[in-house]
Amino acid sequence: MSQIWIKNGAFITMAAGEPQLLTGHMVVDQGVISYIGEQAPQVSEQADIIDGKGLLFMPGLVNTHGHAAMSLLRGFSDDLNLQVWLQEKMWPMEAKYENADTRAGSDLAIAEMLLSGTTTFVDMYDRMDQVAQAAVDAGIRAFLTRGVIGLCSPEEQTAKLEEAISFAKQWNGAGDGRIRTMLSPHGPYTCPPDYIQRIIQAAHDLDLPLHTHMSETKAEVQQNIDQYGKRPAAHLDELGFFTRPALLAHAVHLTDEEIELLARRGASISHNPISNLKLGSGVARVPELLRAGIKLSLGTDSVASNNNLDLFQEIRAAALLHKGVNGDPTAVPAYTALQLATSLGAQAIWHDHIGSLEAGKAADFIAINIDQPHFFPRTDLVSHLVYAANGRDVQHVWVAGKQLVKNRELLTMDEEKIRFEAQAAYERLLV
Ligand SMILES: N[C@@H](CCSC[C@H]1O[C@@H](n2cnc3c(=O)[nH]cnc32)[C@H](O)[C@@H]1O)C(=O)O
Ligand SMILES: [Zn+2]
Repeated sequence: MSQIWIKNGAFITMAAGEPQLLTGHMVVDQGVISYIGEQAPQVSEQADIIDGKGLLFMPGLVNTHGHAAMSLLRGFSDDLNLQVWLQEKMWPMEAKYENADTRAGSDLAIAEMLLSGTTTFVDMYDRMDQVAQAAVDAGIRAFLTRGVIGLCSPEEQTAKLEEAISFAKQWNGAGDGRIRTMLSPHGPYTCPPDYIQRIIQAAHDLDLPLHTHMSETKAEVQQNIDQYGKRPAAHLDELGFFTRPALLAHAVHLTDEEIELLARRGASISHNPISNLKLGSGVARVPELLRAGIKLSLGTDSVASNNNLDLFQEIRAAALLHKGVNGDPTAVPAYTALQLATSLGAQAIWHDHIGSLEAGKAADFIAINIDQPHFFPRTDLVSHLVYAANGRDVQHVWVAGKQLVKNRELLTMDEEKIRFEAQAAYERLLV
């Protein structure tokens, strides 16, 4: 793994500025991109040479919101709204989870993500040491947080927060720096204000970012108004939430004033179009968010509300959905959709060392097999990636210079065992 030479490939760099497509070479040294360009490079005799013919190389995809272990609940409960789905279906099943279930669901999710080109994922759940160990063992990059629901006794609140803090401390920087951590109240509707304030204080003490679900449904916004006399963004702002780097999942129902406030505070948003559609939550105001300069990114949310982790489908949904609801085919251009899943996604989670193919960046990249009918003719490869591709087109995957998928097979995970364990875990949960 010391040196890799990608020879004669096509590259979409996703570097800032105009779309940059080049035919040429890339060199990776010790997990970091050291060269990308048209000229053939000088490499060491031991370099691992990858023939780039028929492949399109791009940065690995960044999934900025999800709950990996919920992969065990794929197809378990569809076609319900968020409150019913959560309270009557998800939470009772999650209450039965034990460590082995969380591990089995996380492995299933990571396998699916790697095979469809995701190299970094954000995850909010509990039993997070299981998720973190699964990520370390697989070699994927992950930004992890023990989400806490505060609808419980003060003793339980404290115990959960202490668990979240010790997880965040213990795992930040693990896996040679591929694991990073943050803190998370699950949402303003599941955490009382004083609890949210304690979490914010802990984030200050540990110098960590914050992640939460916000304004996913109209009902949640109305409940916030009824309970606290204000909408969720102002509520969180008054509690001091945006004094930390903050990532908001969903942010579907926002007023102009809230968009302006979030832009001013520098908040990041994870847009989850498919989950929002499936739960009937609504459609986020993405064109307005982009115009306001908010750090926007894409997430799948969990498989239980998606029902897969193929970020190419999320890219396509983001590109199509806002054209439809706004009656404007320019609403989210193809290249913007691709940026949301790569360079902008990395920025939204403050991971400045990933998200583009440039010298000095971590070598998190994927190779797409473009010698297939749906990538012809060669009119516009950006267009093909957004409107014609899917996760099964991913041929190879590298994270930090280590190859994790080769010819669509996992190198660090035993796929057959993972499928078996996931099925067994699901059957245990049904009892
Ligand atoms: N079980 C923990 C909380 C874990 S955070 C992750 C939680 O988010 C829930 N979740 C998953 N998707 C969504 C969503 O789209 N909106 C809100 N909550 C969600 C999920 O079911 C899980 O309970 C506790 O009691 O403190
Ligand atoms: Zn979620």
